[in-house]
Amino acid sequence: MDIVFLGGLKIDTLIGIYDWERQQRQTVILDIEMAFDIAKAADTDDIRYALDYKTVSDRIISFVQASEFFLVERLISEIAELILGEFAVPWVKITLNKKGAIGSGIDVGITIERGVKST
Ligand SMILES: Nc1nc2c(c(=O)[nH]1)N=C([C@H](O)[C@@H](O)CO)CN2
Repeated sequence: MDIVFLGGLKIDTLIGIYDWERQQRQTVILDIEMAFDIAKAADTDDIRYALDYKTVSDRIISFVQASEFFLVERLISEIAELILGEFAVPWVKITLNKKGAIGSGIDVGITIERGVKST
């Protein structure tokens, strides 16, 4: 299966367990890989048969900006469900980096895979 990816997607959101984190938005950085057969889009050169990464990106940005979760586990799981549920994507891999959450320049976060990745 082919992969359509979104890398370095930076989105401001309310996320975290501490009081100060409920008062100010922080930036999360998403790297997303989505399984998708690109054959028909390649053959036709027509966006209607592609997984439009702009459409996916806009949807994720609006969802994450509006969210107010405590844990990155919950946020990343909801993003995976959104992608699998709303787009023709059978498998997704997401890395969420809450950079700086435990100190300047330190990367922390989670990587998950959801769905079925066929060969
Ligand atoms: N596994 C997790 N550990 C921690 C989380 C989290 O969401 N998942 N969150 C925090 C704090 O909100 C942190 O980001 C700020 O110091 C701590 N550990």
